[in-house]
This record gives sequence, structure tokens and C-alpha cells, in this order.
Amino acid sequence: MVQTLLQGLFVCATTWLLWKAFRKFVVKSDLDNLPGPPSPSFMYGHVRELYNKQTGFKYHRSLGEKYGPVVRLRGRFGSNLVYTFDPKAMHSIAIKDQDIFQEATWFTKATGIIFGPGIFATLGDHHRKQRKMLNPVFSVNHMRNMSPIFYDITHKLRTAIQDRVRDGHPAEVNIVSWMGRTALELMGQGGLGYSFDPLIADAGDEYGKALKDLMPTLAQVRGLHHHVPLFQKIVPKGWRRTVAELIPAPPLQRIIQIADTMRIRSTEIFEAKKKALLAGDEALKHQIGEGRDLISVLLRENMAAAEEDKLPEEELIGQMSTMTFAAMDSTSNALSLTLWRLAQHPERQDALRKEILEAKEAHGGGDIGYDELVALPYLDAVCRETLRVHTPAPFRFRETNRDVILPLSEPVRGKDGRMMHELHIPKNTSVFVGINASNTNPALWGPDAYEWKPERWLEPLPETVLNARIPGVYANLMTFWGGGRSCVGFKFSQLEMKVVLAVLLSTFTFELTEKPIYWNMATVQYPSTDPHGAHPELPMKVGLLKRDSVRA
Ligand code: HEM
Repeated sequence: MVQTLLQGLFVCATTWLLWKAFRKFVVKSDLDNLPGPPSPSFMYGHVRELYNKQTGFKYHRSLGEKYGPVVRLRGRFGSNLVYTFDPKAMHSIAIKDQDIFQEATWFTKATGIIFGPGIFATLGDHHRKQRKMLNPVFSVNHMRNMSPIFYDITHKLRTAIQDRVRDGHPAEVNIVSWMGRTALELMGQGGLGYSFDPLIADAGDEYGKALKDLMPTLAQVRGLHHHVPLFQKIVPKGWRRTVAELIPAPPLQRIIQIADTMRIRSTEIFEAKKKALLAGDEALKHQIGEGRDLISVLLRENMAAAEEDKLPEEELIGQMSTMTFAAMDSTSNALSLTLWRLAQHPERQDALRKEILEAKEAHGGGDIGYDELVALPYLDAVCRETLRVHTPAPFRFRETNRDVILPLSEPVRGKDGRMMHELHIPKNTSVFVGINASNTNPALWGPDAYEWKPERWLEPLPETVLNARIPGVYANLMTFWGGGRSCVGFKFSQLEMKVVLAVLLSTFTFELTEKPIYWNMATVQYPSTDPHGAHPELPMKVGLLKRDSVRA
């Protein structure tokens, strides 16, 4: 019975994919005139090149260098794929026509199953309604309230690392693992009012483990999650869970477990928050985060909102794992990238430390207050430059839900010699936006665009950057995307980075070890010491700072 069902599924999937591929070859569009490399495979198109852990960064760069900011590629089974970092095109994708360039259907459906009806899983007006409720939760005022929680957690991280730097000799520390644990705990306490990890001791929290395991497990299902829409079309609602449980793929079964754990634990935490909130301020003070965490704020905002703006409870719960997942790997790798760069540039590490220590002195040696910390110019320059050259999420993708005209900043010459000022993009075209490519575009940033030079932010930016009108929400960069689906947590993430860097650099020194470091192309890039990127690892020699060694 199961075998017949699976065979049926296979036949339907193959017929559907073949039909889609055939239709695309028959219907011609501007894309057929747009230059790009030949497809290396009918089955995968250029997808494996774009995602290749080892060569992906080089490949993305080569596309821009060879074809410019808009390139024709192929997706799976001969489907249309456009790769772009043209500013006007990105403006259309992220802002003007965002309801046409939507999140891919597999993405919203799969995230809906995994995280529940949170912000990843919704589109159009439904998504706008959720954003309306979430945006104020990340206001500067709430971020200011968040900073004591962040300092508290980062002091625990400092103690944990100090314990490993014995006898005053530098010790090898796996930075990416500690940044991962810290980012999860910062989001746990700051976001959910929940502690995943005391940091001092190793604790195996089941919810935290589920969140950490999700990305590596998704990598093992080899694109199975891309077929969720087809699965939902074929299998009736009441049968889906049973059928999924019968599929003999261990990573898929682990994902089902992970989704269950996240749903059960986030619901429990939510119910406890709601109870404390209804019991009044005194009860909230006894909770982790004392009611200042994002979910408590969201709950309060939702209770006070007009009836038509209120979100149902399952959507509030859906935000919890969604946000924690979105916050975790992105910020921890951004911090790892910053420390890795500072270790390569000891003179810049010293300059940043000097700025931080002087600001601490002005605070009687204590933690630097929120307003002073966010205004430190060199700290800000170091964060911006890292997020420019090494954006944690190097690309994002969209799918057109109808035919659309994509405007271009500069015309491109078609294969027939015709100059094209805009492109007709057919329905169901995949669009890849090269975030890293936009942030390091030499035509805008100059010939040193690929170099990590924080000082560039201490001077006025080049006119070419300012005139390009990059549609990103942050610093003329696409790092946090733009428009209605831009990163809701970018101020939270900036604060995390600045608090962690201020505490660590005023206590420790960071050097590279002899081991090679590879940054692997992925949805969120990560470091490893092996060229195949099997395990995230970033070893560094961490020493205790000797105050008299701080260079003037
Ligand atoms: C350096 C760290 C971060 C980077 C580089 C980053 C990057 C991004 C990008 C590029 C998007 C757009 C994705 C898309 O629509 O295709 C996004 C969305 C999002 N981010 Fe971040 N993010 C970071 C940190 C955070 C943090 C700390 C949080 C939460 C506290 C967060 C929560 C979210 C959420 C909820 C969305 C979905 C927004 C929506 O669809 O409306 N992110 N982020």
C-alpha cells in the first residue's frame, strides 16, 4: 500500500516537472535573449554552482565579473532563473513589486509546517498584518531596555572563556561554537524570556538543540523540502502527517521531531508568559527577562491592539521559533566573521579596543551605556564593514507569481545585440538576488570593494554608492534586505554584536591559529577547518588582555 502510494507520488511529480520544463522551453521571453553561462545540467541547472560550499563565493563573483549585474541562469529541470544585483531591479523585487516577487512557495509552505504560521510563512496582507504588530517590538526604546540583559549574558560568556584561558597563556577556543551558544542565549532571554543555555556549564536544552539541529538536518534532506507544495497538493490534509512518517528518510523524521519539540516548547513558554502577564507586573518581574523580552512586549501590544489588528495566539507562538531561528546563525556567524577579521588585522583590533576601553573609562570602568555604545564610530565602522564584505546571508531568492517588467539601472546588451532597458519576466521565474555581489560591487564601492577596510565608513561614502539608491534598510547594503520583508531584527542584531565585541575585546586578545579557515557558501555562511565544511569550526588563540600592552 505504502509502496503504491510512493510510486503514485513519484509518477505525478515527474509528470508535473516535465510539463513545467516543456512549457518553459516553448514559451520564449526576454530571458532567452539575456546572456548567461550554459546550463551544466538539466536536472539541477545552475543551482549546485550557486550553492556550492567550496566554490559558491567564487562562482557568484565570476557571474558579476563576466556578465554584469543581471544574468540569465537555469533552475531545476530547465526552469527560468535570473541572478541580479542591479539596484533598480532589486528595488522592484524588494519594494515596488514585492507582492509579485514573493517568497518561493516551497519556502512559505515548508516554514509553515516547521515553525507554524509565523512571519516566514505568510504573504501579502497577512504578512503585513504580522509585521505591523512585530515592528514596534524592535523599537529603539525596547532595544535600550534589552542592553542590560545582553551585558549580563555576555559577562557569563566572558567567565566561560576566562576559565579556558589558563595560566595567562593563550588557549585555543572554537569561536563559532561560543558565538552560536551566545547568540541563542541572547535571543532566548532577550527574545523569548527563556534561558536555553547557562553558558558557564554545558546544558542540553531540548528546545535549543532542536533549533541548532534544524539547519544541518535540512541540508541532509537534499532539497526534499522543495517538494512540500506538491506533497500538499497530492496528499489530503488529514493524511499528510501519517504519510510523511512512513517515508524512510531519517533526516525527514528528525525534522518532524524538531518541529514537534519547537511547537510544544514554544507553546509552554507562551502560556507561562501569558499567565504572568495576566497576574500583573510583580509576577512578570520573577520571569527571565522581567517582561522586557520581545514576546512579552508582543503579547502586551497584541492585547492592547484594535480588534482588527490582533493576531491569533497560534500566530504569536509561530513567531517564537521563527525569530529565534532567524536570529541565531546569522548573528553568531556575523560575530565570528568580525573576530576572524580582527585577528587578521591586529592593528585594527588594537584601535577598536582602544576606543572601547576609553568609553569604558568614561563610565568608571563599567559597561558602556546603550546610547554611547551604539554611537562609537570605529565599532560601528567595523560592524558595517564586516556586514558589507561578509554578509552572513550571501543571497536571497524570490519567485514571480505573475508576469512582470523588471526595470534595470543600466541597459544590458542582449544576445541579438539589442540593448534591453527592462526585462519581461514570466510567471514562475526564480530570482536570485546577490546580496554579497551588491555589497561588494566595484562599480559602486571602487576598486578596493572586496577588501575589508572599516576606515571607509569614517569618511563620506563614494557618490556612486549614494547615487545607486540601494534599496536595503541598512547602510546602503542589502545585508538585511529592504522593503516589507526586510530583517525585522536588524537593530537587535547590531546591539548583540556591539555588546559582545565591547565585552570580549576589553578582556581578551584574538589571534588566528595555524589551521586553515574555509568560509562555506550556505543560506547562512559558516567557517570550517576542513575544505568540505563538514563541521562548523573557527579555532582562535584567545589570550587575556594585559592592560599595559594596550598600544597608545
Ligand atoms: C547579522 C544578522 C542578521 C542578518 C544578516 C539577517 C538577514 C536577514 C535577511 C537578508 C532577511 C530577509 C530574508 C528574505 O526575505 O528573503 C531577514 C529577515 C528576517 N530576519 Fe534577519 N538577519 C539577521 C539577524 C536577525 C535577528 C537578530 C532577528 C531577530 C531578532 C532576525 C529576524 C528576522 C525575521 C523574523 C525575518 C523575516 C522578516 C519578514 O519576512 O518580514 N534577523 N534577515
